[in-house]
Amino acid sequence: MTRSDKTSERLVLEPEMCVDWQGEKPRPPASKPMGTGPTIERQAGRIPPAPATVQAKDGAAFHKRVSEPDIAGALGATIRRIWANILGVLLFSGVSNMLVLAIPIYLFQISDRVLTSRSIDTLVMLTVVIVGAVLLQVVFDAIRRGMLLRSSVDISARLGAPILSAAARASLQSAGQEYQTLGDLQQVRSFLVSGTLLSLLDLPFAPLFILAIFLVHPHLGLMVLTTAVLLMAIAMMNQRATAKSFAEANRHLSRANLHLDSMMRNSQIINALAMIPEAVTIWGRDAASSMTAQVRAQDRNIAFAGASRAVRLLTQVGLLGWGAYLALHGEITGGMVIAASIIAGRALAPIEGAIEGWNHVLLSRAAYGRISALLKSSPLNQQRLKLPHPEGRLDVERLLYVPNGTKRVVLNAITFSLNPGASLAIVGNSGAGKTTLGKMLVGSILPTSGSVRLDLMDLRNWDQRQLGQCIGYLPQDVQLFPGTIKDNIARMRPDARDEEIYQAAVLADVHDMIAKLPEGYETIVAADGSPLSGGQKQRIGLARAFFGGPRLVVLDEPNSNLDTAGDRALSRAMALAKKDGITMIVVTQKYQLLQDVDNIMLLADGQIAAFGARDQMLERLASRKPPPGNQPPAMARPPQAQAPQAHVQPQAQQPQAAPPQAGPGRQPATPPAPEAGR
Ligand SMILES: Nc1ncnc2c1ncn2[C@@H]1O[C@H](COP(=O)(O)OP(=O)(O)OP(=O)(O)O)[C@@H](O)[C@H]1O
Repeated sequence: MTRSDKTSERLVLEPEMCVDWQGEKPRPPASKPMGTGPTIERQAGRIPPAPATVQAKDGAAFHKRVSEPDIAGALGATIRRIWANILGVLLFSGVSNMLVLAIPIYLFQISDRVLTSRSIDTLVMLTVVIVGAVLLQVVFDAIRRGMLLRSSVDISARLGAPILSAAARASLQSAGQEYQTLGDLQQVRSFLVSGTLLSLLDLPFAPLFILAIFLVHPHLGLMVLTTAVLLMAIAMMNQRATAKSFAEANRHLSRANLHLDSMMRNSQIINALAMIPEAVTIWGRDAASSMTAQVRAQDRNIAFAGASRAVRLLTQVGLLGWGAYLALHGEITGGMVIAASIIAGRALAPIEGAIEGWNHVLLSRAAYGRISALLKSSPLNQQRLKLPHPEGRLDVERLLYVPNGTKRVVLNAITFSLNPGASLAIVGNSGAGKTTLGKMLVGSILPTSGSVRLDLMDLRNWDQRQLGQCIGYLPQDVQLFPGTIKDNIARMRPDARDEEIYQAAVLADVHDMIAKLPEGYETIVAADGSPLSGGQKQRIGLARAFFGGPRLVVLDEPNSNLDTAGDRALSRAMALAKKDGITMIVVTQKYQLLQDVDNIMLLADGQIAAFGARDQMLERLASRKPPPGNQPPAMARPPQAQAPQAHVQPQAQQPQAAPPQAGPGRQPATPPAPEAGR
């Protein structure tokens, strides 16, 4: 059954899905040919391959290309459409501008023809023609505004998803400020429906009006031409005087928005610790700086806009005065003077409009620049070859991580390998780099140098969508999406099948816990995770990690919120995952979990201090004596445990790798790569 996104729809549990996972029914062998995408039910032949996987001729399961936003292509296609629309608008603007001439011509005809000839017929005929022209002008003006409105909706509809996708991807290497590019889209959208753009589109017709005034009288034409040049000079000075301040205002506004985002995320802690004044002050500092810069820029803008309006009005006064003088000398008629003044107003209005809205032009240009840069540089533009479903071999080679903008070496010379189905616990003191390494193993942060390979392919070269479907990850700070439990387990995929959701829940051993909730799988989870407890959230996160038959699962402190029952369920889940051949890495500070893994890595100051098989490592860790005054052991061990005490004292600055075995054809790295089998 395929799920819909209706939350009321119940998860359907088929009778044959109710397998005794404790071993009453025979389980298939853990080792399988490459690419069979082994999940428990799929191996038993009960569930057909997930729709995102297609069978290749040799039986290997290849990933089907799922719909991906065409990032750079979307920008190009949208811009072409917008330009085509703008050309259409320009055409309507041309006709509309021509029709605007109807009123001055009407005035001219009335004063110079009708009043002198006293012909009522001429007056009626002229009025009928002019009324038609005015109505047509109004209709054309409405059409061009409607076209621009549709363009603005079009740009949002076409670029929203690509921008969000590219921003999500770009946030891998930043603090997530790329998400603000969606605000830039809003800026561009509002520019498309602004009066400023209409003024700019009217601008190409200004020379025609000036020409018409030249035809009335060259003196008047020259006056208008001089004014137009003067207004353009004012526009340029305006740009120079305001650009810096507007950019500064924008920068501060972005920072204020980032603070706002973080306030929204941390609203509970802000309230609990009575931090509202501090949080508001931090936001207010940037908001105030933004407003100060904006006021500075707007003050200058207002001054320049005032100057340009004064120049235009004075020109119209001058035209009337000088026109009257010319009329007195019989060079032109009175009607021509009035018509010339009206046409001059029409010729200069777009220049003035462009000056007034220049800030809008600058902001929109900068916003478009950011949109374009984000979309064009997005790694999502590169289509990757779809590979067979991986087996889960992990090779980590000489990882170095120095976070952007810092000189701190968080991870250094990390080299190791895991065979498919092997499990590894990463232990070490707080700040040793365990979480960072875990994130790097699932590709959620990129190394400064070195590589993480899944089935020999560097994570950066995997198709991102396919990679995500082959990987399970439980972060230290589990966050659930607003929606039902089944939506969350299914990673919010609308096409997820109930069998797959149930299967992940069983594999993570959380089905019993979910079954006890009043609404079961349909329990709605809020953005803050309520009504689930911290431990329940963690267990749902575990099921989400196991959803879809991943081949590599990284669990970061998976039992930090679990009670004894939860701990036992986690152990069972790890045992099931092991039987299923999933390569598993657990970042932990707790002793119990070490019993469920094959290998242990001790991380100290971002380097591998020791690595080896579990029992050997437990002995080795137990034999280490903490130096006087040093930190207490990093492992929290249950008092009744029989296994040797594991003191983790990462004193070694030089990695002491356990028996290194470079893989076939691979150069041993420095330090030599420990390879762990099952
Ligand atoms: N983006 C970053 N910028 C600066 N420092 C960072 C960054 N990411 C990690 N670090 C630093 O790297 C160190 C290792 O962090 P990490 O979270 O990996 O430690 P950990 O071993 O998981 O600790 P814990 O057990 O407390 O979770 C920390 O000192 C942290 O401050």
